[in-house]
Amino acid sequence: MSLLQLFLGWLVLLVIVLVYYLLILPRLNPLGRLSGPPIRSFFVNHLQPVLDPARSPIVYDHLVKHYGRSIRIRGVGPWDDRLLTLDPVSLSHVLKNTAIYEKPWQSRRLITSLIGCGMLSAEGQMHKRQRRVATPAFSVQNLRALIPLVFQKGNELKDRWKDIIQKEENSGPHVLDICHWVSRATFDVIGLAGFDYNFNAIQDESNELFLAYKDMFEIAISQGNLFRTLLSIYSPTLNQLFPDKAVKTVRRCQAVIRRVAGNLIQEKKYKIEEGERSGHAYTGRDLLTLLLKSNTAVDLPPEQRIDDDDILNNINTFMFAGSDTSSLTVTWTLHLLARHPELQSRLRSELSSVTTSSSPKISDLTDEEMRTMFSDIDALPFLHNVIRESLRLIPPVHSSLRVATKDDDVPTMYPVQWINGSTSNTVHVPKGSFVHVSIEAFNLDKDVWGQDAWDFCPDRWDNLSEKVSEQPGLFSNLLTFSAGPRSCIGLRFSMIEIKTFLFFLITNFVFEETGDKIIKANVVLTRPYVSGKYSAGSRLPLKVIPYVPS
Ligand code: HEM
Repeated sequence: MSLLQLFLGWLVLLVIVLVYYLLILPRLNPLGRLSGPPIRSFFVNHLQPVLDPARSPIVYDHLVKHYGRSIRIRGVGPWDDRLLTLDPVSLSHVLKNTAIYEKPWQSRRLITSLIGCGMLSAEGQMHKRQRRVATPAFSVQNLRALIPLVFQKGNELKDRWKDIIQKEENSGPHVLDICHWVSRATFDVIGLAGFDYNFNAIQDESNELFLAYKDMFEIAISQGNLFRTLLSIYSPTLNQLFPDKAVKTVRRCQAVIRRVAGNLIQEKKYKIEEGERSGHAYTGRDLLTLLLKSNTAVDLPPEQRIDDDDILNNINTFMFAGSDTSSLTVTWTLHLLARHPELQSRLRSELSSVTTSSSPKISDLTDEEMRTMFSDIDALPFLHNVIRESLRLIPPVHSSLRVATKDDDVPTMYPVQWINGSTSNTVHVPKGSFVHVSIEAFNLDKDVWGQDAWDFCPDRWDNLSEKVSEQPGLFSNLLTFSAGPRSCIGLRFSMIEIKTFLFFLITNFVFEETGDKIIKANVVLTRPYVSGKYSAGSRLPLKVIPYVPS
């Protein structure tokens, strides 16, 4: 066969593929007949408006009013008409049926290329095995054991800020980038809680392992070259043959993580085995120790165990999924409280009612005294309302995506509108179609939460409508932590962290706005940026004034 014939053969194949994806597939997809926003050109896609938290509440409000709660939106091309659903019954169906609805391989491949195939990206039996082994580590009892270290870090952050403010020459209020500082502190917490390793990031940011994780996660959120990222998802050999700067950075970071964290795993395994041999069981309470113990438990059949690589991938996953999510919640909550000084004072009064019987100095408390103190903090009703409201209004994970692995009829609570004017009670989702799960839109739905759904009103939680209690969700009828078998495993962990940090920060400082306009952007998570200064990265400057009780 001549080169010309080969070329012509490829050309014909390309034309057939293009005709199929651009002309035939869109006509075969029943979702194309579902009502939804207009498709004015061949290249239109609706992803930008539905994914941008600066616009999405208004966009969703408009979509529901015009097209109902089961809506067709256009994804990356004419072959990608997808279902966007704000129907509670449909959402529950999609999130619970993990045998049909999986995370798309494209996003799983991207996550796996960074942190390995841990719980966030694994599917099927592999996911079930990993989740089963990790679940005991997140039990109430085990998390209680971690409270002292969270206290230690909350206290350290407070002391560090006091130091910085004291050393500052000028007498005016000190401005701190809350986003950056709280992120350093939550990294420290997850390092200690995750594998008993102190990054010491509150003090300085020079630790080798800390920098490896930070640099690698930075690549994940830097949004670099979108075209190159897409190309490498579909053709991973591109990165192997022609690594760019980002790929080289990831490789360097992964090498550090494998060496340092890999050694930590071997050390822990040795300590556990040594404890068993000597009859003095090793009592480490970090997630790594608990994972290793649960993985070797006698009642766990050998085929359900995970190997050392999976253990490391899951520690990476806890670092990735568990640090910025919690720190952004604390950051956004402080932002909301700075905008509502009266609510901030009310919260401070409530938090100040928590005292210890023995010493006023946290560092002098015993572990058990800290746990008792946390139980008191945990029981405070207004604090709980403030956190629920902040997690409702600005969920760190803006949305998620699922793909149907077989044809399915999705049930609905509200009638589905079709472009020919008919209605139905189900939506047929063909195999291979995406379902867009908008966490934020679900949390901000005015039909459910009332006309003030977009406002920060912690008191709403004392008087919820019946509609709210009909909603699915792992936590307080919110989708913030998702729902079903793939919901967040770290919910309780993050609550301990968020409540403890707010306790230390609100009882010691007053937070005020600087006058900068803060905007939300969806960069893997919903992050704050100073308007007009996007290139400076995610920041949330606030005036931080030491609080002196009167
Ligand atoms: C405010 C804090 C947090 C929020 C809002 C949050 C939210 C979420 C959401 C929405 C998901 C589902 C993602 C999806 O389906 O695409 C998820 C999954 C997950 N989260 Fe969290 N998360 C938080 C904190 C944490 C913490 C502290 C940890 C670990 C220490 C953690 C570990 C995980 C893991 C491992 C998964 C995957 C679970 C699975 O697929 O089985 N998260 N989280």
